[in-house]
Amino acid sequence: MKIGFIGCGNMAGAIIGGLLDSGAYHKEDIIGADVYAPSREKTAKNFGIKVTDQNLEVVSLADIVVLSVKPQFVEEVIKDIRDHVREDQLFITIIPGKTLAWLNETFGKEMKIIRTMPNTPALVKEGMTGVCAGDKVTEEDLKKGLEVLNAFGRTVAIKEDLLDILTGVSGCGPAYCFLFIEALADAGVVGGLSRSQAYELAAQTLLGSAKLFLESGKHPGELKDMVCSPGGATIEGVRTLENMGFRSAVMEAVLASADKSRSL
Ligand SMILES: NC(=O)C1=CN([C@@H]2O[C@H](COP(=O)(O)OP(=O)(O)OC[C@H]3O[C@@H](n4cnc5c(N)ncnc54)[C@H](O)[C@@H]3O)[C@@H](O)[C@H]2O)C=CC1
Ligand SMILES: O=C(O)[C@@H]1CCC=N1
Repeated sequence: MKIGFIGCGNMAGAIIGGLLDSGAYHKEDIIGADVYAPSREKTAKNFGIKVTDQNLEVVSLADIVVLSVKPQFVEEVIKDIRDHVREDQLFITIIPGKTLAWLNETFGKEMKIIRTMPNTPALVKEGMTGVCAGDKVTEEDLKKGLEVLNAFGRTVAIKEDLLDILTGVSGCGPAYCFLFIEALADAGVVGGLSRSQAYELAAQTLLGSAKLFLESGKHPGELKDMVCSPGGATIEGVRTLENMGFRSAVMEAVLASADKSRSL
């Protein structure tokens, strides 16, 4: 089975990297197309896959076509390819804001489309992808699509009207996590740690905490309480974060991202 990417930027690169790293897909199984020469060169160099400047070449060769351009370019892409797509071809879109109804209307016919929202940890096979299958997608198609999507992380089935808020939480979430890593590490540097030590401490702390939460089945509040010794250091930090509106700031950020995603 051949997987084709129309648009070979950051997110397609993360997925391609994850797919190859999974061992389930090889470079001959993947083809990319991009209008921008530097994106083509970078993708070909990083992953050793074939990358063309012809979207139609991807359409003619791939069993599964991933639409991975920015929202403002997807209409022109679909208009370019729609007379050449095959009925049995499965499309996976990772583009926010473009609904299944809009996509089908732009194709001018009902297509097999799985609408998704992945995230960049796909590159290290720790992606989180929300998945919503269109009406024409059969059980068999969905199985094929999920095989691809599960190769680079976890998937969750989601109703289409919740994809925007999912985008705010997990699609955009890595950016917030990296800000948090930077902030933790910056504080460490203020206190005299070397930059590299501070990054390692911060990143492993996030990784370990996420793993502890996922594997323990405990409520995050309980896990937080386990760190906060009475009269100790952590609760002072928690008090400071609460005073500065940390949770509210995070919630506002996610809701702002979801609103923007809806409007794209
Ligand atoms: N970066 C991320 O963390 C995530 C991005 N997404 C979505 O994935 C899509 C791609 O995002 P990025 O990879 O970050 O953007 P990007 O800008 O890095 O990559 C998009 C690529 O599409 C190419 N392109 C533009 N017009 C084209 C056309 N007509 N035909 C072929 N290629 C064309 C561009 O040259 C570029 O290389 C967007 O819709 C974005 O919202 C979804 C989840 C996460
Ligand atoms: O910033 C964006 O619009 C895309 C959607 C999710 C992550 N990046």
